[in-house]
Amino acid sequence: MQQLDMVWIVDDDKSIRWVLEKALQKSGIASQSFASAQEVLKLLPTALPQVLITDIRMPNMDGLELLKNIQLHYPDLPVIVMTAHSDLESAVSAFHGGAFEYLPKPFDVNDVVETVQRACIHSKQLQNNVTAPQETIEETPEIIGEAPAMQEVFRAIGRLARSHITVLINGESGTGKELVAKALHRHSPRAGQPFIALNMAAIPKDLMESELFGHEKGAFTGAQARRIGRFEQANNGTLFLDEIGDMPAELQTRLLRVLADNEFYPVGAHASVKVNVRIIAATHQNLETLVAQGRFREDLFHRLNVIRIHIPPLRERRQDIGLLMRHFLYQSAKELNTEIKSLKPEAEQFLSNLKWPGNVRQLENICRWLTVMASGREIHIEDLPPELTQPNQDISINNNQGNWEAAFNIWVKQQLAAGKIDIAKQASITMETLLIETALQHTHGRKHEAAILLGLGRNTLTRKLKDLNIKE
Ligand SMILES: Nc1ncnc2c1ncn2[C@@H]1O[C@H](COP(=O)(O)OP(=O)(O)OP(=O)(O)O)[C@@H](O)[C@H]1O
Repeated sequence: MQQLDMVWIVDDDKSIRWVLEKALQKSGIASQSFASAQEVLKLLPTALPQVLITDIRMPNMDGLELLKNIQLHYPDLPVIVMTAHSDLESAVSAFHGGAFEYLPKPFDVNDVVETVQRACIHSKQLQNNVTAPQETIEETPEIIGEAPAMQEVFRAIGRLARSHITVLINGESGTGKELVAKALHRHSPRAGQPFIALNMAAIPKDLMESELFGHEKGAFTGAQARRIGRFEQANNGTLFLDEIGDMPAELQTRLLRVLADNEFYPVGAHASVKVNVRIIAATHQNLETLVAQGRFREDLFHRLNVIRIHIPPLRERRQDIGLLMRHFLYQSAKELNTEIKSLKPEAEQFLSNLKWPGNVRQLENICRWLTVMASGREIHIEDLPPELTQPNQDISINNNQGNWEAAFNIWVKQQLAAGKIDIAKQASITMETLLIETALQHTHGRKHEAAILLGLGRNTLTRKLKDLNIKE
């Protein structure tokens, strides 16, 4: 067989093939394109490229099937999988299928070139190394996210899919830390075993130890029967320790010992219990800071911080808000057995600009509220709960990326609802005052310049300053 120093591109979309060919050519990498998986399989017995890049969604045979076939017959050939359907399942399926890398579309061509270069090096190093094919997982999407930061999270889950490694998840409350922990478990070799979650912030400190390690009958007042702890419940599975930063110092010491020995004594017990538990910890706090302040054990931190996954707050992945809302509106309608509501574009735009301090959980709750409360099938801005639309609320319009038309729209609606008259006059006074004051600030008080910038005559500006009572 001929071993070609070349990259093969498989995509039914001509323009993607063209973009990739050009990007590789520019970096001095030779490529050959194919419009279908079948064409590749036809040629493979006689020629073998250095690296193969394939799309997932293609008619007749999809990229994952091609990947499976290649893994079976040519396990040393690195395959880079691209997908427009950018969700967790395709990432995990790709990695399970043995993909070298997963690239969500739209991709940055520089990323593609860098990945291809890495794959070429890998391919050369791996010439005679055979790996077994893996099964693909077909499941419904579980974590929604097209934002690049979420794609990073999916990649991490995909890469960790075959391991038992300890993971530390960082992210604000409601960003989906537990969901990611569950996904890590479901895609791990422990998937058939228990997933046990325990939130350190939710249990009183003096009950934490027995909650984690269990207790013997009579170990303390109120311990009327023997009780197994979460560690034992999670045996052979995963223990998710949420808000690990809230764990008291003595318990941190105990946890560290259990992680080192895989063994512990339940409260009041004389015999130890052996366990095999994978730990996934999460926190919204900065553990490095807690370590620096002496509030978190440094050795425990290093034990937990083997792999870190950061989940960004919702305000840093605004492009996902519409997608998430549609998902939650659909879910709530199903739960409540009622019709699915849809968002009018201006309502979606308005919601996409909010700060969402409660992150995805808050968005989910709003969707439930709207499913019950919005009167029509379509959701307009005025259907939104008042806490979102009232100005000066913390959650209200984010000034950095604010949508002032939407805010103005709400203001007009509020004035009309309050039975106010002369609304246009009031609005134009406010608007002109704002325009002039801001322009004067910008020009450091120079009226002539401000008038030019605003497109007003100098005399007009002077008159407006007087009429609107603006201090110069
Ligand atoms: N990307 C997402 N796609 C779909 N649902 C999501 C996503 N992120 C979060 N959710 C949903 O939002 C809610 C909150 O998520 P989760 O409980 O995982 O957050 P958390 O970060 O663990 O919160 P906390 O720190 O407060 O415990 C859950 O109902 C979860 O299903």
